[in-house]
Amino acid sequence: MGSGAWKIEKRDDFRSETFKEENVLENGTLSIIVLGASGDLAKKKTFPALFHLFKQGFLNPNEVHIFGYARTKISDDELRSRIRGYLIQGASSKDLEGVTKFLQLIKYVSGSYDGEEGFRQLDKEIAVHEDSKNSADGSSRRLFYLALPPSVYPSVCGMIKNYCMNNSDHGGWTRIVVEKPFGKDLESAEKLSNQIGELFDESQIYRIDHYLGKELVQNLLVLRFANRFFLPLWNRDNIENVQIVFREDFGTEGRGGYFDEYGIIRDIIQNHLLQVLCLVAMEKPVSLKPEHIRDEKVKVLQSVLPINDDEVVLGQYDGYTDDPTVPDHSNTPTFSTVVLRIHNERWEGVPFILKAGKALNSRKAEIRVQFKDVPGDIFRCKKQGRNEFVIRLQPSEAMYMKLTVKQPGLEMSTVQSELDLSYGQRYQGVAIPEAYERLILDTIKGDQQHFVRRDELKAAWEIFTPLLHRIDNGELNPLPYKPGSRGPEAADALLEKAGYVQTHGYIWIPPTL
Ligand SMILES: NC(=O)C1=CN([C@@H]2O[C@H](COP(=O)(O)OP(=O)(O)OC[C@H]3O[C@@H](n4cnc5c(N)ncnc54)[C@H](OP(=O)(O)O)[C@@H]3O)[C@@H](O)[C@H]2O)C=CC1
Ligand SMILES: O=C1O[C@H](COP(=O)(O)O)[C@@H](O)[C@H](O)[C@H]1O
Repeated sequence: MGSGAWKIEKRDDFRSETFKEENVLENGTLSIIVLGASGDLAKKKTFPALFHLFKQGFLNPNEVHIFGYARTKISDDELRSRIRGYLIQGASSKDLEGVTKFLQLIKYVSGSYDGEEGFRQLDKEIAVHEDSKNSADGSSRRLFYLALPPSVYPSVCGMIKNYCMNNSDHGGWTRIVVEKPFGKDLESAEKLSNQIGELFDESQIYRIDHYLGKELVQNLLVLRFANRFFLPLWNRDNIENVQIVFREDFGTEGRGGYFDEYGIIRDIIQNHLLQVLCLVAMEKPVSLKPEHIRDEKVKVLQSVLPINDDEVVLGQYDGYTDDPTVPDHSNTPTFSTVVLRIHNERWEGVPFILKAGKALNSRKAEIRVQFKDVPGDIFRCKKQGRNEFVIRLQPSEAMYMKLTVKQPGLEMSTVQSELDLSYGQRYQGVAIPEAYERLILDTIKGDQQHFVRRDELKAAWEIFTPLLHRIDNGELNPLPYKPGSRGPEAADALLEKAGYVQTHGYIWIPPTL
C-alpha cells in the first residue's frame, strides 16, 4: 500500500465507544463564554481554536453562540475586528466567508469580575440565545472558559455559580475551563482548588494544560501500550536516561510582567513537561477511561523523590530585566534544567531530565529516551553512540529511532542511522489539529482524560514547591546566558553528570518533501 492510501481512523468513531460520558444531553443550545475576551490568550488561542472547530462542523451555528466577557468597554464589532486578524492568517477565500459567519456568532458583554451586574447581564444574553434557539426538549449547555489571571478565578467562579448556571429546567450542563498556572505553590494551589471546589464538582472543572492536546503527546499511550517491542524495553534495565525538553527562540515578549511572577519552572516545567513525564513513565492503565489514566499519572507523581539542589541549573538570559515590567534585580529563571528521580520498580536510578528555556538558539519540544550501552560490544560501536528514541512534539512532528547499522559497502564497519517516522512525509495532506482545538472539543463532549485532576495538580506542586521556595527566597540564583545560545554551560555539564552521552558527528535531518 502506498503512503497516499494510509487510512486515518476517524476521531469521532474511536472516541464514542471508549469515552462516552453517560447521562449527558448533547443536543440543544451550546453557549461558549470566553471570560478575559480582551486578552492575549483569547485572541491568539481560544477564538482561533473555536473558529477551527466551527470550520470543521463541530460547532453547529443553529445551536452555538459565543460570548466574550471582560472589563474593557468595547462593542461586539470591536471585539470581532480584534480577533479577525488571528483567524484570517493563511485563510483561503472560502475560509474568509467562514470567518465572517463565525464572527457573527460572537457577542460581547462588558462587566467586572466581582460584581453581579455584569454577570446578570451575561446570563440574560445567554438566556435570550437559549430561548430563541432551543426546541422544547433541547438542553442548555454552558461552557465558561476562564482566559484570565488565576487571581480572579475565585470571584469569577462565584459569580458564575450565583448568576450564570444553566437553567436546570432545560437540562444540560455548566462546565468551567481554567488555565494554568493553577496557583503559585502547593498552598496557594490547594486554596484555589478549595475555593473552586466549593462551587463546582470535579466533573465540571476542566484544568487545561495544552501540552496534553498535542498530537504526539496524545500518541504516547498508544505508542507505549500498543506496541509489543516497547513493552520489555521501557524500564531501568534498558533505559539510561530520559530528557524532556522545551526550547523557545524568543524571550518573554510583552509578557514580562506575568512571567516574572512565575518563572520558567511554574510556566513550563511544573505543568507541561511534568504532564509529559507522567505519560512517559506511568504504568499501563486498567482502561482508557479518564479516571484510570489519571490514577496512574498520580501514582508516578507521588513516586518522584525530593529534588536535589545539585541536580538543578537555573539561568536568566541577558537583557531579560530590560523589560520595563520586570524588576531590575529580578532573580526569576528563564531557563532551568531539573533532574527528577522516580522511586519505583520500573524507574529506580533512571534520571528524568526536564529542561526548559526562553530566548535559546532554537524552538523545539521533544522527548529523548537514551538506551544503555550494548553489553559485550563486539563491534566496538560505542563510538557510534547509544540507541535513542526521540519523539519530536514540535515543530514538524516526528519520531525517530537512532540505531547502529553496518556502513553500506564492502567493509564491515558500523555507522549511526535512524528509523524515521516524520509526520509531514508519512501523513501527507493530514492536518494536525491545534492542541486547544482538541481540548475545547473534549470539554464540550465531557471527556476529562486530557485534563488535570485535582490530586494530580496537588502531587505536581508537592514536587516543585520546596525548590520554588528556595528560589523565591534567593537561596538559588540563575546563571546569566546569552540570548540565542544553548543556555548556561552548567546545564550541559549537569546532563553529562546525569549520564547522558551525546552522539558526536550525527545529526538527524528531517526529510523534506
Ligand atoms: N497568553 C498565553 O499565551 C497563555 C496564557 N495562559 C494563561 O491564560 C490566562 C490568560 O492569559 P493572558 O490572556 O495572557 O492574560 P492577559 O494578561 O492578556 O489577561 C486576560 C484578560 O484578563 C483581564 N485582566 C488582566 N489582568 C487582570 C487583573 N490583574 N485583574 C483582573 N483582570 C485582569 C484583562 O481584561 P479586561 O481588563 O478587559 O477585563 C485581560 O485582557 C492566564 O492564566 C495565563 O497564565 C496559558 C497559556 C498560554
Ligand atoms: O503555556 C505556555 O506555553 C507557551 C508555549 O506553547 P507552545 O504550544 O507554543 O509550545 C509558552 O510560550 C508560554 O510562555 C507558556 O505560558
